Amino acid sequence: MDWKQALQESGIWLAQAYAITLVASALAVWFLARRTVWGRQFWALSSDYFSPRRSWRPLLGIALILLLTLAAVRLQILFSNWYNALYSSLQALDSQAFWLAMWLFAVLATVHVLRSLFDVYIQQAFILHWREWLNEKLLQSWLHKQVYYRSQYLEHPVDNPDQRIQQDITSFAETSMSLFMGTVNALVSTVAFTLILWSLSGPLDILGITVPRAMVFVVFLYVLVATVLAVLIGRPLISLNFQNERYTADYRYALVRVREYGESIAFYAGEKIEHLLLNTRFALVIRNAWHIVFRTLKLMGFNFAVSQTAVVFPMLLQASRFFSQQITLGDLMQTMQAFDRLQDNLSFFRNAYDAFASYRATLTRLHGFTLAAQDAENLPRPQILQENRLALQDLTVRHPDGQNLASQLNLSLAPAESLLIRGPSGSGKTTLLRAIAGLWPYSEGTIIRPEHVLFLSQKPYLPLGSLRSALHYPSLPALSDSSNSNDDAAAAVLRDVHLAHLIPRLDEAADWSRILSLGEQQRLAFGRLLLAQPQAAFLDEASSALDEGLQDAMYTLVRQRLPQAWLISVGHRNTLLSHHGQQLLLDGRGGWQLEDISLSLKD
Ligand SMILES: Nc1ncnc2c1ncn2[C@@H]1O[C@H](COP(=O)(O)OP(=O)(O)OP(=O)(O)O)[C@@H](O)[C@H]1O
Repeated sequence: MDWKQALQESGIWLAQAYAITLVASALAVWFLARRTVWGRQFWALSSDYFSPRRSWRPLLGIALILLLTLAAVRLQILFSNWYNALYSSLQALDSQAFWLAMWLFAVLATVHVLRSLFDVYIQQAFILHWREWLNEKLLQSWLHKQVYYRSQYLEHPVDNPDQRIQQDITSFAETSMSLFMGTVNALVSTVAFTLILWSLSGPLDILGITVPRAMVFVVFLYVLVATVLAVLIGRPLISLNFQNERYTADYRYALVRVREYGESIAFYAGEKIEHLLLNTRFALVIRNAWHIVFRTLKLMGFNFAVSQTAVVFPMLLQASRFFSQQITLGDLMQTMQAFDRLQDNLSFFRNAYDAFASYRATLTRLHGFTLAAQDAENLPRPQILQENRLALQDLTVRHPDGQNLASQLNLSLAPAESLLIRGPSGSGKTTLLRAIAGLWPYSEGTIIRPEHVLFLSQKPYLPLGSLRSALHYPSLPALSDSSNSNDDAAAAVLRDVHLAHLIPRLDEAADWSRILSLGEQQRLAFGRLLLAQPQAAFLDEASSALDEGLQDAMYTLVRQRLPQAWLISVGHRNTLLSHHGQQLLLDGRGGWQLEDISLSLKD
C-alpha cells in the first residue's frame, strides 16, 4: 500500500462504500419490514419516529452513525495493511520502514480512538432520543382513554405493562442499534477483507483438484456450515428469553404486592402463604434460567469450537507458500489477520444469535403491548353525551358472563337532585357507576352528563406527593396555594372536613395512603369534592368508614357548598336516605326500581 495516497484513497473508498451502504440498507429495511414478522413489528413501532415528515433528525443521525461505522471498517483495512508493512520491514531488517510504521501507527491509533469516542457519543445520544420518543408513545397509548384500566377486560390482558414501558423500550432501542450497526460493519468488512484475502491466497489441492484462491472459499464454507448449525442449536433461546422476561416480571410484581398490602398481610400473619406464593413464582424463574444456562452452554461450546479451530487454518494453508518464498512474512501475517477478521465478521450472525433471540422477544412484547392498547381503546363503551343535564337512556349494564345487572335503565335528574343507589352486595351498584364513567365495556345505551364530574370511591386514591396535591387531585394545586398554608383554600377545606390537625403538614410529601386512616382518607376525598366544585358528584360508599355523625356533617357540607350539583351515592346505610331525594334499587338480575325517598320515608 502506498501510504502517501492513503488519505485520498480512503476518502474515495468511504464515498463509494457509503453510497452503496445507504442504498443497500434502505432496500434491506424495506424488504425486512414487509417480509418478516419481526421486521413488521419493528416498523409498526418505529416508522413514525423515522418519518421525515415528523423530523429529519433521526434519519440524519442514522446516516452519521453509518458513516462512522464505515470509517471503522476503513481503519481496520488500514491496520491490516499496516501489519503487512510492519512484518515486511522486520523480515527485510529495514529500520527506516520500521520507524515509518511506528509513525503511521501513532496516526492510525489517534484517529481510531477519536472515531470510537465520537461514535459512542453519537450512538448513545441517538438511543436516548429514541427512548424518549418511544416512552412517550407508549405512555400516551397506555394512558389514553383509560386503557391502563380497561385493558384488564381484554380477552388476553397485557401482562406486566410497567416492565414493557420501562425495560423493553431500553433494550429495544439499544439492541436495534447494536444489531443494525453490527450487521453493516460485518457485511462491509466481509467484502473488504474478502478482497484482501483474495489477493493473498493461493491455489490448494483438495482430493486431487486444484482450487484457486482456496482460502477464500474455505472460510466462507466453514462459517456457513457453522452458522446453520448454530441457528439450529440456538433457536430455543428465543422462547426461553421471552419466558424469562415474563417470569421475572411476575415475580417482581408479587414482591411489590407484598409491600403494597404489607399491613393487611401482617394483620393476617400471611407470611407463610405469601412466602409460598413468592417461592412458586421464583421457582419458575429459576427453572427457566437453568434451561437458558444449558442451551447457552451448548451454543457457546459450539461457538468456541468453531473459533478455536479457525485459529490455525490460515497458517496451514499459507505455510508452504511462505517456505517456498512465494509470499513474505508480512503477507503471511496479514493473511492470518485478514482470515481472522473475515471469520469474525462472518460469525457475527452466529454469535449475535443470542442477542437477536432476546431482541425478537422484546419486539414481540412491545408490539403486543401496542396491539393490546389499541384493542382496549376499541372495547365497547356506552355513548356518553356531555350536556348540562343528567340522564340515563336505555342503559343496560351486564356482568362479564353476559347476565344483565341493570336492563334498559331510564332516568333523568333535575339540577340539584340527588339519588341513592341501593341493592344487595354484588348487584352491580359500583358497576353502574363504572358504566356512567365510561369504564365498563359490558354496557350499552346513552349516558347524558355534564362535563365536570367527580367520582369518589370507597378507598380514596391518594397520589404520591404532598397532602395538598392529594387534596387537589386530579387537578394540580395552584402555585399561589403553596405559600402561607394557614389561610389558603386547601387549609380552609381541611378545617371544614374536620382534618384541621393536618394543616401544618399540607406541604409534606409522604405516602399518605399509609399514614391516614380510612375515615381520614374519606374526609380528605370530601375535601377534594369541595375544592373541585364538580357539576355532578358520584360517591361510591364514600362515607362507609365515617360514623353517622361525621357522615351527616359531610353530606350537609356538600349540599351547602355544591347546592346546584347532582349528587349520586351508592351505599347500604339507611342514614343516607335523608340526604337524597330518590333511590334506585337494583336487584342484581337486571331489574330496577326508582322511588321517591320522601314518600318511602313516610311509609
Ligand atoms: N373486573 C371484573 N371482572 C369480572 N367481574 C366483575 C368485575 N368487576 C365486578 N365484577 C362482578 O360484577 C358484579 C357486580 O359488582 P359490583 O362491584 O358492581 O357490585 P356492588 O353492588 O357494588 O357490590 P357491593 O355492595 O358488595 O360493593 C359482581 O358479581 C362482581 O363480581
